Amino acid sequence: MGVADPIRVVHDTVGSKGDPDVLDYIVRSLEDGDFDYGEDGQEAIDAFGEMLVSAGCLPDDKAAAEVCRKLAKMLGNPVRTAPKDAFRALIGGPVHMDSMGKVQLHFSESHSVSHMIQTPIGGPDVADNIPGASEKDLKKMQARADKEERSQRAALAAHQARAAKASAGSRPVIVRNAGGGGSKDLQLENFSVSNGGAELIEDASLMMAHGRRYGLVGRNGTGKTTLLRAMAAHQIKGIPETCQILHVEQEEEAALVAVCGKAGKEQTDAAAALDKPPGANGPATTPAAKAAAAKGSDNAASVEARAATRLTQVYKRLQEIDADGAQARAAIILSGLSFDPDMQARATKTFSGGWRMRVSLARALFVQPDLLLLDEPTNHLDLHAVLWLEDYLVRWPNTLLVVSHARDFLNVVATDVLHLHSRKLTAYKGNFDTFERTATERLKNARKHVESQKQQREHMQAFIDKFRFNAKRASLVQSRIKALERMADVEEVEEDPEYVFKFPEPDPISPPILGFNDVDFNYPKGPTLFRDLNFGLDMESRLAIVGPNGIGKSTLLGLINGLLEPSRGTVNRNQRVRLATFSQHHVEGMDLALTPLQYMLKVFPGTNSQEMRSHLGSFGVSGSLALQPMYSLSGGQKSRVAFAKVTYSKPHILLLDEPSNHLDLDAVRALIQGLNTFQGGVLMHDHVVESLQASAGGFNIGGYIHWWRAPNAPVPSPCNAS
Ligand SMILES: Nc1ncnc2c1ncn2[C@@H]1O[C@H](COP(=O)(O)OP(=O)(O)OP(=O)(O)O)[C@@H](O)[C@H]1O
Ligand SMILES: Nc1ncnc2c1ncn2[C@@H]1O[C@H](COP(=O)(O)OP(=O)(O)OP(=O)(O)O)[C@@H](O)[C@H]1O
Repeated sequence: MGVADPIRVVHDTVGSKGDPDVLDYIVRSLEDGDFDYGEDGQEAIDAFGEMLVSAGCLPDDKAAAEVCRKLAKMLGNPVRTAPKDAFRALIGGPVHMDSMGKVQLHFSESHSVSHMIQTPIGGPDVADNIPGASEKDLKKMQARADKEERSQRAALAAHQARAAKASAGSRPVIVRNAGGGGSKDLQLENFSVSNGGAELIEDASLMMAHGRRYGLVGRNGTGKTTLLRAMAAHQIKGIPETCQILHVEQEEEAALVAVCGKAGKEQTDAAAALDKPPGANGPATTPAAKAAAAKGSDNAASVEARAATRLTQVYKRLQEIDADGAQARAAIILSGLSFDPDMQARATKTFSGGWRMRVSLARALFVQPDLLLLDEPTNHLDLHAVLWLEDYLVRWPNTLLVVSHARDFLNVVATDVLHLHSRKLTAYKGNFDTFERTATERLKNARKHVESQKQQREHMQAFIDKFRFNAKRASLVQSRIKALERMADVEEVEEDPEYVFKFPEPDPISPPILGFNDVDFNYPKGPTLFRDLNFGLDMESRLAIVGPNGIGKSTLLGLINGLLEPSRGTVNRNQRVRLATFSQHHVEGMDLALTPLQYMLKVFPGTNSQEMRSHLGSFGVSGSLALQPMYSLSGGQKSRVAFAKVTYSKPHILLLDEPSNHLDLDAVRALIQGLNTFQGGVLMHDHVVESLQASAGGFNIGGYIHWWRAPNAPVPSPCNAS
């Protein structure tokens, strides 16, 4: 009798709803042959149960346990599969390991391939310390590392499935709340929020008054996004089911239809009907009507009558839903967010990440939910769009909760600020500046209070110690002891750790570094983006690009780093120069299943995990954060990993495209300080560059692209981009 085939058994047992990545992971785990199912399948339940439920393959833990037991029964005796090709080839081949935890497995001559062992999660140091490991040990480690990586990929798939499910659950229902009566204020009481075992908010209470606009602020990774997700999923007690909530998400429909939703679709139907007016009001134009008319049959009359009825229905429905108004309102929102008429008709999937976010934002504004949740909406927006959004939100009729690190935006939009700090949520009336003043004052008072109580305690204790054995003072000592006992414990002020962004010092290099000479550029069949562009970059450069979306900022970075060639003129680059680009959409290039440490070791093979941990630490990715899968990191935490990546090669010139997106205000300050002490050149595009320059130097304006440089640096050739 043949051995049961794990692929078939797993697919048959789990059923058709299985996420392919999760199923693949389970099959591969079972194919390894040494999988221990445990008594009554318990090990299988522990290994796969939660994953099957969270990925939406099975409805609950009970069903998952049943499936795992079935798998144990059907595949329980060790499944023997043929060894994988790589292992077949390995037998007898020499093995060596470098000092960095990277193992080169040299296969037999005919299979001269090298394979890298991924450092296992949480245990990179183990891999560093095995220079004397036997071939068998290495084989085992290889198997374990492979298994670990599969498990990480399955965890990522499960996470993505959960996120998709949560976001589907928060889709808007374009029907106003039935009944309408009752207060629309939200009273959220005694709620806690955690994520992946990390307690982010403890025992918070919050009153959100209808019509107020709350800015949610706090350091990166404190749990702001997690709170928004929990609210959107109605997981926080105190949000009634009837409360319509919407948070920004990505869509893949045409932009205008995505914004208009049902109203837009019905109008499209009407437009189609109008293009083909039915016979009752004019000549038959549809092929069926024409054919029927030509025949003069009864059919023609019935086709036209049906079309006329349909058109009347569509018009009636359009009046009911005010589709003209809907379309016009959608167009206003889209053009406010800088979508030109061509872009308004394009499918959302053809937009880049930043623009897709705008489609979601536009849709949220259009739907006008009772509670609108926005997560860093100004990222990727140019100044014009930010100003428009501020203006729109100031007139927002319902309740708004917006996470943002943008001070100016919050000053205009927020009527209240919620501060998430030390797992506590504190509400402040007023805008960001008022919050900052009040919070700084409160912090100062809290520190003073802790200090004065500490001194009081020390004082009393000193008195007690001094006169403990003095009979004359016995009653005084007793009363001090009692007073000391009665003194309430004052909570220590939890200070935020200092952030430091440390950019490594580049190797010396002789000028010239990089020069643009009479450069023109246009994409094939596109307009000229630059004409006669002349400027240079050197180790002292501190340049900023400011300009509206689509003016050509990313294109310019492409010309500098050599990804694009000028249409005319030359770009001269020093052969030895190392350029590093921090991209606006850096997350798109990351392997989110890996931990920051694994990712860095993979991008820079041959490096040592200790050294890499220290480099990650220069950007605040330290401790357990470096060993957490990257999909579980917050936006700001992922940005720091991206900074660590682009700076590891000690670049001479940093090209930074919107580096402050996602970073909290303290981190932005640390970034600017880091850049000021950086020994190489910097070219930066950031929509908050005006506020950044306050801490970083002067500012020169010149046309569409404004060049900004540090006070003592030589002035660059004038930029005459048009
Ligand atoms: N599996 C896990 N183990 C440990 N911590 C986790 C896990 N999953 C998520 N976290 C932590 O939960 C927090 C979630 O952060 P969240 O995205 O809500 O923060 P945020 O305040 O929105 O940050 P940002 O300002 O950077 O956007 C992060 O600190 C993250 O590291
Ligand atoms: N590969 C391409 N082919 C043709 N046109 C392109 C290409 N890439 C960009 N463009 C167009 O060139 C112009 C400049 O684009 P670029 O991405 O450089 O602008 P940007 O100023 O960086 O925009 P944003 O502020 O949105 O990042 C835009 O009109 C864009 O649509």
